[in-house]
Amino acid sequence: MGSLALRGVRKAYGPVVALEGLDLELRVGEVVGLVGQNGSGKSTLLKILSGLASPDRGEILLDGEPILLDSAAAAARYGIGMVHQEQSLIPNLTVAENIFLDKAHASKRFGLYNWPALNRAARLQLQKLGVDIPTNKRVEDLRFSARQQVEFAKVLAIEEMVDRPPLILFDEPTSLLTPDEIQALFAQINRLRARASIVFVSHRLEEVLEISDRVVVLTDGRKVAERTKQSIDREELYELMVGRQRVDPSIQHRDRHVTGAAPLLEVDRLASEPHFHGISFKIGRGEILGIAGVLGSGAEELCRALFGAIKPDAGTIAFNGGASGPGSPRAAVQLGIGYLPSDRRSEGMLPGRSITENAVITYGGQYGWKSWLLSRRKEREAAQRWIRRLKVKMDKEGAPISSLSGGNQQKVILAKWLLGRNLRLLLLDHPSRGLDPGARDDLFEVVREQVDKGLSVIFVADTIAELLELSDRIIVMRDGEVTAEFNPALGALPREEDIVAAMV
Ligand SMILES: Nc1ncnc2c1ncn2[C@@H]1O[C@H](COP(=O)(O)OP(=O)(O)OP(=O)(O)O)[C@@H](O)[C@H]1O
Repeated sequence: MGSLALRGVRKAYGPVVALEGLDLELRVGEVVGLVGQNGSGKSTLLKILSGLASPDRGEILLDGEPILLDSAAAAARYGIGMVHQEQSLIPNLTVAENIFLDKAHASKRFGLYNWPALNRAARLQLQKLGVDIPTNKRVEDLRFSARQQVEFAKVLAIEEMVDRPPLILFDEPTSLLTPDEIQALFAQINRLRARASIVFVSHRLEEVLEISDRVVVLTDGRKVAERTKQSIDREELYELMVGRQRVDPSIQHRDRHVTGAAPLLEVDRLASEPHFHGISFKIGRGEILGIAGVLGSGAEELCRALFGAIKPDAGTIAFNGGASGPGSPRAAVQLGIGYLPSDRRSEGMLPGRSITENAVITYGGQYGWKSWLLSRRKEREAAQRWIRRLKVKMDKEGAPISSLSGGNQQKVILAKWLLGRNLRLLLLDHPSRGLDPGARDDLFEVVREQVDKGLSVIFVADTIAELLELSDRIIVMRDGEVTAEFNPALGALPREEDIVAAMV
C-alpha cells in the first residue's frame, strides 16, 4: 500500500491565491471527492498533482518521501494520470495509437508501429474496463462515451509503466454522459478502486456522494472540511460549500406563472440535415422551454439554427411576428436573440481580452454614441452590476478573462447577454455546465427573474432534474426529432423515467 500526501501546499497567480496551506492524503483503495465553489482551487490542485503546475510552497510526499512533479511525464512516471473533461484524444488516430500515444511502447520499433502488437496491447487495456471497442477504429468515428472509455484506458495504461498503484484524477467526468453511461463509469471506478487511488472532481454533489469514500471541500484555496461519505448528506455538503442553505426549487417553480401566450417564436417543420428535421414548436413571451436530449440529439444544433449560426434546409422560423428568423448571428443579436453556446471556450469568449471587454463586446454602443464617455461608463456600470450579481470571483475587472476559473468565465459570458437591453429570447445551451451548485441556483434565479419581466428562454438542460426545476414546457429530442412534449406549467410534472424513455 502506498500513499501520496500534500503538505502545506500553496499556489498563487500574482496576487490571486489559488491554494493555501493545503494538506491532503490520497490512499490506495479510496475515492476522494473534491468539491468547491467556482474558483476555489480544484483545477489548480489537479494541475499540481498531474505535473502541470508547481506549488510555490509545500511538498508532495510519496510513501513519506518528497517527490518533484514538474511535468506531466514526471507525474506519469509516478503513476499519476488525469482523465480530462475535454478529451485529450487525437481524433484522426486510431484507438490503439491514442492509448499509447505519449508512452514509449515495445510495439514501436525504429519509429514504426508493430500494428498487431499495438492493437493487442490496446485490447488488453480496454479489457481492464470490460469494454469492447475496435482498436483499429479512428477515434473520430466513435461515440462520445466510447471516446471517454478510450481516454480512461489511455490513463490506465500508466499502470503497466510503474510498479506502484496508480493515482487517477477525474475532472468532471460525467458532465456529457447519460445516466446509464454515468453508472457504467461508476462501475469502472468501483472496479479500479481496490488497486488505485482516485480523485473525483465534480459539481454534482449527488454523484460525488455516491462514488466517494471521503469528500474534501475547498473554499478560497483552503480545505474547509473533510468528511467520510457516511457522515455527510447533500444538504450539509451544499451548505459547507456555498455558505447558505438551499431553497427548495420546486416551491419557486410552483410560484411562477407564464406571463402571456402570445408566441414570440414559431418554428415550423424546421430541418438542417443531418442534425434535425421536422421540428415544430411555439414559445410565448415570458416562457421557458426546456429541451432534453443526449449528445447528438440535435438540440445543440437547433439552438445554433435559431441563432442564425446554421442555415436550415427546410421549414420556417417566425420571430416576433416577422416572416423569417435570423439569417446570421449578427441579425439574431439585432432581433434580440442571445445564445450561450455549450463550448464556451472556443465560441463564447475572447481569451486575451479583459473581463469587462468580454462582457460588453456584444452590446457595446447600446447606450448611444453621442456622448462617448458617458455611454462607455454606463456600459461598464451595467457590466459590473451583472458581474457582481453573478458573483464572479476575480482579482480585478481589467484582468484577462482567461485568468478566471472555468465556472467564472462562464458567468462573464452569461453577463454579456444579460446586458442586452433589447434581449427577448435567450438560448442557453447547457448553461449550468461547470457551475458550482450555488452559482447554478443563482443563475436559475436570474433566469426566473428575467422571465418574469418578459424574457423567453430556450434551455438545453444538463440533467433532467434541472429541466423539471426550470421549464414551463419540455420537449424531448432524439436523433434529430421531437419524441415527446410535456407541460409542467399546467401542473402535471412529468416523471423522470418518461423523459428518459423518450431521450434514448
Ligand atoms: N493562469 C491563471 N492566472 C491567474 N489566476 C488564475 C490562473 N489560474 C487560476 N487562477 C485563479 O486561481 C483561483 C482558483 O482557480 P481554479 O481554476 O483552480 O478554480 P476551480 O475550483 O477549478 O474553479 P471552477 O469550478 O470554476 O473550475 C481562481 O481565483 C482563478 O481565477
